[in-house]
This record gives sequence, C-alpha cells and structure tokens, in this order.
Amino acid sequence: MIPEPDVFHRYLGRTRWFGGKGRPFQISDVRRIGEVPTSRESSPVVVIDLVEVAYGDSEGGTEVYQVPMSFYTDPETRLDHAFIGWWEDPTHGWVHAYDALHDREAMDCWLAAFDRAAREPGGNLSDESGLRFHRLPGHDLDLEAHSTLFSGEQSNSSVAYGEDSLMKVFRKITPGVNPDISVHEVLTRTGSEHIAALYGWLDWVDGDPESGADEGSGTILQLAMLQQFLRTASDGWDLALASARNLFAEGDLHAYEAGGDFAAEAERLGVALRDVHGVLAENFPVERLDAAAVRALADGMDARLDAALEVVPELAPHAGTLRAAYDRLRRLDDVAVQQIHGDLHLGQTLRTSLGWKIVDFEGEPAKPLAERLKPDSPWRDVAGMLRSFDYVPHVVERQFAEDQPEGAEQRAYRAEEWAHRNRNHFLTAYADGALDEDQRVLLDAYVADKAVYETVYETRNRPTWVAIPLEAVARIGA
Ligand SMILES: Nc1ncnc2c1ncn2[C@@H]1O[C@H](COP(=O)(O)OP(=O)(O)O)[C@@H](O)[C@H]1O
Ligand SMILES: O=P(O)(O)O[C@H]1O[C@H](CO)[C@@H](O[C@H]2O[C@H](CO)[C@@H](O)[C@H](O)[C@H]2O)[C@H](O)[C@H]1O
Repeated sequence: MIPEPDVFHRYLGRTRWFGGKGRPFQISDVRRIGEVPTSRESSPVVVIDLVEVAYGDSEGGTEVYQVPMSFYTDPETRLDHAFIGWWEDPTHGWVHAYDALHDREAMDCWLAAFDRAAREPGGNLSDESGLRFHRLPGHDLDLEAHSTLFSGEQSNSSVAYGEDSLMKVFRKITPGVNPDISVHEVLTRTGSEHIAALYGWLDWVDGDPESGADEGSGTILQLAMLQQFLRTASDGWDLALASARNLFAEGDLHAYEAGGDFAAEAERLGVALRDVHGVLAENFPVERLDAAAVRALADGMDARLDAALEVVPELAPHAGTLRAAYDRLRRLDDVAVQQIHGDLHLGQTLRTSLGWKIVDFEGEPAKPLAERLKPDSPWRDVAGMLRSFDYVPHVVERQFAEDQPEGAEQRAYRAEEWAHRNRNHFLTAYADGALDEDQRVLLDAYVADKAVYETVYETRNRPTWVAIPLEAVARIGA
C-alpha cells in the first residue's frame, strides 16, 4: 500500500511553501526519486519523493513539489508537528513518515552526503538512483553542527547547520538549471564579495547517471543548494524600516541629521549591485537587443499592464502615463541585456560585518523557468531596489498611522524625504554619477513595470498594502 493521495493533499495544504493553496487541486502522481545515504546506523531512512499536483480550475496545469521524508517504524513523538502519514511503503514496509526538513537525524544524513562528495573525484557523489551531491572546493563542513529549520515566509525551505552552512531545499521543481545555483556557482568561483559562497548542490538525473546528461539537456532536476551561513547578517529590509522609523520619531530633524540615516548603506548597496552586475556580465553572455527586440520588451510591459488592469481596475486612470513610459523605451535602438538577479528588493539583501550580500538569484518565483533564465537589463534590478526604497517609509507610515493618527502630513513629507534621499544615494553610487538619457528612459520603464506588478502582487497577497504601489503609479508622470 502506498499513501492515499489524500495524505499528500492534506499535507501540502498545511505547508507555507505550497503555491496552490487557493486553488482546487488533486495529487496526480507521486514518484520516489532516491534515498539520501544514511550517515549512522541509527539514522532514519530519508527518501525524496516528487509530488505532482494537477489544478482543477480554468487555468489548469500541473506543478511538481519536492517532499523529502524521514521514515520510522514507530511513531517519533518529537516530530509530531511534521507528521505526514503512515502507510505500507513498497520498499520499507510500514512506515511513519515525517517532513525530513524538521528532523535533525535526517538533516545529518544530508550534510554527511555533501561532506563525502568533497572527497569523491570531481567533488561529486552519485548513486544508482541518479541523485548527485556536488561540492565546490574551499570549505570543510562542520559535521557537528545541528540543523535548524528557518521559520520565515519562504517559498522554499532553508535549514541552517549551526553557524556554518545553510541548505535551501527547493520545493517547486522545474526541469533544468536553477539560476540560484548557476549564478551562485559563478559568483563563488570568481570570489565575489557580495554573495554567500556556494558550497554545493544536489541534483537528480532522470535515467542513467552515467549517460552524460548535462545541465542543458533538460533532464536534470536541481533539488537543493548548500551555501555559506552569513553569521552576522541583518536583513536589509528590517534595517531600512528601523532607519525610517527613527526619522519619523524625530520632530524637527532632516534625514541627514537624524541618527540611523540609511544613505551611506544605500550607497554601499549601489556599489555592491554594480559589482555583482559587472561580474555577471563578464561570466555570462551579454546581448545587445536590436530595435525589434527593444520593441518586444516594451510590448511585454504593455501586455503586463493589460493583464494587471483586469485584476486592479484602479490602474486605469494611469494607463496613459504608464504606456507613455513604455513608448519612450520602444524608441531606444540599443539595449544591453545580461544575467541579472531578477527579483531584487531590500528583503533580498543582508548586511554583514563584511558588507552587503545579495541572496536568492532564483528570479521571480511566479515566472516560468525559461523566462527566468532569459537575459534582461540590469536596470530591472535597479528599479526593484528603487521601488523598495519607496515601500519602506510607506510601510512605516502605516504602522505610525494606527497608533498616532495626528501628524500624518508631517510624516508624508518625511516619507518622501527618506525615499528620495536613499533612492538618490543608491542610484548615484550604482551608476557612478548621473544617468544619461537612454539609461533614464530604461530605468523609468522598469520602475513603472515593477510598480504595476506590485499592484497585482499586493492585491493577491496583501490587499491592505495595495495603496503603496498604486500611489507610486499615480506619481509617475505627475
Ligand atoms: N547565506 C545566508 N545566511 C544567512 N541567512 C540567509 C542566507 N541566505 C538567505 N538567508 C535568509 O533566509 C531568508 C530566505 O532566503 P531566500 O534565499 O530568499 O529563500 P526563498 O527562495 O525561499 O525566498 C532570507 O530572507 C535571509 O534572511
Ligand atoms: O521575495 P519574493 O521573491 O517572494 O518577492 C515577492 O514578495 C515581495 C514581498 O515579500 C515583494 O516585494 C514587495 O514588497 C517588499 C516589502 O515587503 C518591497 O520591499 C518590494 O519593493 C516590493 O516589490 C515582491 O514584489 C514579490 O515578487
């Protein structure tokens, strides 16, 4: 007996990372792709299943999610919160199955396999099922470190091993190369200061592992990555909120006079992003879009606006100014595109004692992989950060308004001051001076496109926040 589809249906519905919770779905397939080698005699069996979900709404389609499980013959009460079900497994008999990410014993096996890979030829440990643990040279893993599952709002699952390493297990799985791994690999090999170094990754080849299937063949599924744990990291979004809060609390001071001014950090972030874009341009192809391709880029923004208007009708009065920004982009005849981050905002930046680090190069999770792998203009990332600097004081204002309705006018002035100051410092540092006219046109178009995307994102995820990007859209062209 294998688990009833209901078991996985119930389990997925309970997780943070399952992206189809609001939609009708059924489990259409469950496939065992391998077992993580055990590290001790007492270790549980740790299997990796791929669970396919078929959607029953008009959009339809399927998605595949990775579910690593630890199997025990008896109930493990310490793992009650991670219980998935019990059934007679075709290979292991009657088992009590738990989400392996919550299980230290299971996570030890995972770490030990990465450790063994470092001593195998080429840093690769593979088994007959097609699971392959890969390691990059340069770091000895701390095998004594205990695993702790992150509890944040994540679309994947991350496990910290003490203060030594961090493993991110990808949940929604798409065949092909995951840019989070490929970009981190290049930035690690080139010694970039602005990322957490990649230590290794796990992938699975559908078929014979000796068959020579490679990253380009589309038969690889990338399942997890192991990277440096940034011990001294503080989240860039939280730091920026604290800075804006501090300014709001000061009745008479300007941003540059108040303690906690963020401008120097914004500047450092600009330099860090420029540096990362430079390394990516040196190590991934750079293309120059001709006039037709630039028009297609602008058409894409127009199409996104059309789709957004269906979801957010309040955009309608601003459609003219938005389309004018895309028209100005349409008239450019030479735009360079390259590998970029693709989903950059302050929540993807971490301030460590050694400077700013940028994380999560996966691109926008909602976009199909093929689109996420396409080169794009670096100004998309810059626009993402400028939008984030706009969000910060408006989120703080929402918090103040609840407790302190008086003083809203003064705070609105402060909000604009904070955003303006930090956008300028970031942008000037990134561009190393003023922008030329074409750069300004490109940036304005990407900022408009991102703000439109955000109105949809907020409507679907945090409807009470939608005024933040809507007000930004209204300011465009005002
Ligand atoms: N190398 C790291 N060291 C410490 N914390 C990290 C590291 N990488 C990411 N984080 C933290 O984990 C959170 C989630 O990471 P992220 O890569 O954005 O996951 P997801 O793809 O699920 O969104 C980040 O917001 C950050 O706070
Ligand atoms: O981090 P994700 O890849 O999941 O990105 C999505 O969620 C972000 C919010 O967590 C969202 O970002 C928007 O809100 C941020 C504040 O919470 C703000 O800093 C960003 O500028 C704003 O875009 C992001 O758009 C979405 O793709």
